[in-house]
Amino acid sequence: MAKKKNKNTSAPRKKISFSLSKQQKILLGSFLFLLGLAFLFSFISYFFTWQADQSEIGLLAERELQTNNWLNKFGANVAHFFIYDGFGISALIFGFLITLTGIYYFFDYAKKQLLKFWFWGMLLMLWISVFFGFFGEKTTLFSGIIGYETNDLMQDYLGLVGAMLVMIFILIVYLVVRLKLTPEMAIDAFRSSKKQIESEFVGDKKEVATVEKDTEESEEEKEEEIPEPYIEEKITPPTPPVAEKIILKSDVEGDVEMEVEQAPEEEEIENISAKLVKDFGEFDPKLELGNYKFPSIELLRDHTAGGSITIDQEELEENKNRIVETLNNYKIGIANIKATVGPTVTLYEIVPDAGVRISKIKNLEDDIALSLSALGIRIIAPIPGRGTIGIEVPNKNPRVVSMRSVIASAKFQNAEMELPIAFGKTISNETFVVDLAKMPHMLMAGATGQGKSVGLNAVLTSLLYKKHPAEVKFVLVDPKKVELTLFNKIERHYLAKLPDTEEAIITDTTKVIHTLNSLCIEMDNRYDLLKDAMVRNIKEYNTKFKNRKLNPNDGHHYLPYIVLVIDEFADLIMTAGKEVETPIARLAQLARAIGIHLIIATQRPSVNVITGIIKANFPARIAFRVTSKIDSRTILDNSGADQLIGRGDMLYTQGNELTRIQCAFVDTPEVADITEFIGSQKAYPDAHLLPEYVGEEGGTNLDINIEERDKMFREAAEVLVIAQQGSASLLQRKLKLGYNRAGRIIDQMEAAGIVGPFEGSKARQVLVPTIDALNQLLDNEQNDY
Ligand SMILES: Nc1ncnc2c1ncn2[C@@H]1O[C@H](COP(=O)(O)OP(=O)(O)OP(=O)(O)O)[C@@H](O)[C@H]1O
Repeated sequence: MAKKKNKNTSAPRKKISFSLSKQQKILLGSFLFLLGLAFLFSFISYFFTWQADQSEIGLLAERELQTNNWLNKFGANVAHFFIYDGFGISALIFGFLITLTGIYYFFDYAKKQLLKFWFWGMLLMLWISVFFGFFGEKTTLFSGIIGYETNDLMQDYLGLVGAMLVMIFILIVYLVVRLKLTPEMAIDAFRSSKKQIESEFVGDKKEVATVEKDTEESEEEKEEEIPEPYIEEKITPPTPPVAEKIILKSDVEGDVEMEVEQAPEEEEIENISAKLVKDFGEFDPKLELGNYKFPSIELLRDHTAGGSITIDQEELEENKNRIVETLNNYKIGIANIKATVGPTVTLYEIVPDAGVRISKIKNLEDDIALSLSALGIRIIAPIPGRGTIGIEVPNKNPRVVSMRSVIASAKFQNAEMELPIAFGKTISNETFVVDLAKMPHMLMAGATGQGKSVGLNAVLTSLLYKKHPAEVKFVLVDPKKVELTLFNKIERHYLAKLPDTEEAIITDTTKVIHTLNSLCIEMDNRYDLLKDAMVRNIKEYNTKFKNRKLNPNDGHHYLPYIVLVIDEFADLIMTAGKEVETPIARLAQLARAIGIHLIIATQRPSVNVITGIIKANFPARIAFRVTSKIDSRTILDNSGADQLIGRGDMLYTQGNELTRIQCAFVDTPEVADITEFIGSQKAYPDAHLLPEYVGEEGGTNLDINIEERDKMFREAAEVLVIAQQGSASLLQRKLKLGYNRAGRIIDQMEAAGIVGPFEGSKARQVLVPTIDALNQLLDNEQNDY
């Protein structure tokens, strides 16, 4: 089956391109379509009217003259030309081809098929016309002059029998090449119709079975019964498509011939995947936990004590008066003032009198704040995108924003994002939802007790409410061993861990280093998969995988997003320094396309924790309240975080603009309920396993005996030398080896001097440049041994 399919379609396509615009193609298409119809109408009516119109042929100049053809003089003359002077009845094929060409241009179909239609159509036309020629002059209307004369010519040279043999040969060519008939098919068709007749008479079921064996369709049916949607031979074309070469010769003397290589089209895989999708539906990564239920909104509580925001008119009035007064003291007139009441702060938007310089207000920021004498006043002069000045004043009775309200918001529920996070509400009371996949990494800092842990929980809760366990995995690092412990319950649903470890939540530094390096390996593996699949990012990769265009037998699999959360980053960087900084920076730099996202949180926002290299790679930053302007600048490159009021009041930036947000509040019992709800459902057998990482202590024994080498040693060496990449994961994929065996072979190769030493998360260097050099090296080794 598979073979046959390939034969049909593996022929490379030549692209024939007329550079017509879409509009021109539509116009040309319509014209040809109508012209074709005109021809067909003329031809058909000619058969009824030719006798009556005979004497009017050729008299086009006489305007008054009427003919009986449906298309009058035009029809009569054209039909006479094509039918009588041309090909007889088969001229209808010509009309049909013109119509078809019109349709092809109108819809802009691939023209290669059309060329085939023309070739075979013209041949058929000629054949029919010559065929009617056999019947002599009486049938000139059917054969046309061309058919008659060609026949005559053939008979003059070959005689009647010779001419008939030529005609039969052409007919066979048509049936075999165009209609792809084979003698077996003819015999099969004959047999099956015979058997069918027999079985109809005898009613013997057995015989039906034999018939099924013989016929082609039944083979197809049998194949469809196989439940495995990925069948090796189905998805992998057995012969790689060969590039087609066309040699362009030039008439210019002395000019060089140019070889034009046309890449073959890979349509076959598309067809097979389309068939697989048709037969089995798209691949559903959620199938394994098909009955998984997302936590319901009822698990979250409503923390808003006082219901919706109550606007305290008195407070508003009071603040307004103080602002106007203060500014007046500094001789700043106000043209207009507008208040927006948010959950924790109210924004007073001021339009100063004409002529007041904004920089003047900016300079007076501290004095104004002092005069208003409230904690947490932030002046935004000017508000970006508007010509106004903003003064944020904390509300006397701040309102808690419940996680429940942001999760239930339409903005979050309808968010078409890869990793949506509902952080809380902005100052204008809008739910603030961002896509972690777009950030792509986040740094969260703030002094202790200002809402960082709640913020992390809000992030994780958002993802739990929106993403199926198959779609996202968390790697949780929690040196304090308290904050994230609750997530242990969802280990087998949502967490990822190193193989051979008990706890998924990582609390000790060595394990963090191993995990980070393992994530780097995972990243490299994913990049290899993306390269193999010829896609640019995880989204395209997963779409292709779902459409069954990637074969799992080649190592492809659905890639869940991985979110690495590190709480108390400061502790980690203090104890492990470069050992964590380097892999984190590497991941942060490269991991966005392959769906690994980092969130690091720290309560010590100092420059030796949030180093330049970390900062440069974490564009999305969140600052909770900090104690000094310097800390604020360390986190945000801007002051402002020192003026926040705490309890989840935060500033978010993903580049330039700062957005003030009241972080949604989710309490520990709520997180416990959610994780309990998820944890009690059917889970995967284990947490998602990350690639094994062998630390440097697992080093190499360089005196490995040649006799003790792995059986696949030579093959493996060839793979690495060809790829010029010393990676164990490459061996795993290419040779379908386990991790440990691939690692051992690599060690043996290091001993043999084929690859260089271990270089952390980077692939080892391959020291042998070519296969010839490798063969030489291994042969010499044998001789020495
Ligand atoms: N978004 C919020 N809304 C209302 N109250 C909050 C919010 N976030 C935090 N709080 C209050 O602040 C307290 C401390 O918050 P949280 O535990 O998140 O601080 P933290 O910054 O993680 O502290 P630490 O660094 O010591 O762990 C909470 O118990 C809660 O009462």
